[in-house]
Amino acid sequence: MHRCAICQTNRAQVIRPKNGQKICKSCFLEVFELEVHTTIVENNIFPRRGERVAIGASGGKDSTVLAATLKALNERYDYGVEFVLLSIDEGIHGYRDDSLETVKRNAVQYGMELCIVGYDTLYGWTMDKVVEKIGKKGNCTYCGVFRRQALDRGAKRLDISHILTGHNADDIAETVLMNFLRGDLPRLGRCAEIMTASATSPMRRSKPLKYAYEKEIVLYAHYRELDYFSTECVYSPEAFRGNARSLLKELEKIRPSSVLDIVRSGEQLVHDVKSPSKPGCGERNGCRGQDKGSVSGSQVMSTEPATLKLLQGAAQTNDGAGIQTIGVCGKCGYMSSQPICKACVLVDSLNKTEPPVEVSLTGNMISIEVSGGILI
Ligand SMILES: Nc1ncnc2c1ncn2[C@@H]1O[C@H](COP(=O)(O)OP(=O)(O)OP(=O)(O)O)[C@@H](O)[C@H]1O
Repeated sequence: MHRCAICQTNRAQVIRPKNGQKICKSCFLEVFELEVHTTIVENNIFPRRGERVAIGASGGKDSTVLAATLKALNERYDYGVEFVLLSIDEGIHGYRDDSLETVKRNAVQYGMELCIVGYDTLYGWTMDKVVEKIGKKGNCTYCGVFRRQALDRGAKRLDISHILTGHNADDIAETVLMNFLRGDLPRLGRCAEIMTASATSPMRRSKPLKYAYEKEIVLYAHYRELDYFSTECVYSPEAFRGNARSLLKELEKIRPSSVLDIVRSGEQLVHDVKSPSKPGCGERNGCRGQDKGSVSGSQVMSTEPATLKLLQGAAQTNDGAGIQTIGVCGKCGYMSSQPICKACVLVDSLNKTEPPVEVSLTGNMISIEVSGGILI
């Protein structure tokens, strides 16, 4: 019998995907939580006692594990923080309606307030209707832009200025790979940051599971018998992310540390991009700082081909001096660095056009093409 490498007493039941260590179930649960706690403390994720913090809760494994872990840690280490579950209903029948039932149960299980915000009330469109109109291609772009703003709006409604998401190490490594393959260095650095704040929004976003392997998250959920929803979105995920995921899985097979190694590479690039003395991004290569803070890890959209032109750019700063300033969207009145926010640009495209409409997001640019012609 293999004894647990940590307690040296119990039978080892788990080979940790992260480092190959053979440990028992209770040491695994303990070490998993301890690592999340360490991430929180080292990054000062909860600087203020008494703060209300939103957990972006999709009902999936990551955000459910995040909520369960944070509840346990808040009790154990007394962060003095109140967590609220914030769910976005994208209006995807047979997917989000079912997962929201899970979140409703989680709210009761964890004793957390739950707020649900729907695309239909915010934008007048559900994702089902969007896909009906534009088809599946490019629908993730709409969903990502809408969700980002919906989370902000939901948090604002709750008078909260800090949102946590369940992005894990695999999500971040995938995003680093995608941005690397695209040559998008500014975004590459940013996607690896644990906390993001933007000049264009008072919201902070943090990823406490940033160093947690997806496999360990699944294991944690399994051992703690968490109630989560495990179906994939019916509107297939981005193809390019799928490729990055396959590549990451192959690399992980050869060398399990690859996931964290890639995350660390991304972090190093944040440092290089931020440091003026190091030409990390390379202005010399014509690479401008496009991602001044609006899109998080999994919301990085696939870039459709070059037929799409750059139409609206938050990177085209509105002060002409490279610094974004917050204004309000002329349509919806919500914060925006542009006269019309990205969500309203997309809603307008849906309201005005006949299909097919093709939309893509590159950096902070939205481009929309309708039947071969540029719409906006
Ligand atoms: N509909 C939603 N409502 C609230 N938060 C969401 C929603 N969708 C995604 N998020 C947040 O963004 C994170 C990353 O979302 P993503 O779509 O990549 O899902 P995921 O990696 O499968 O995570 P999960 O397992 O939590 O669904 C989630 O962990 C969650 O915190």
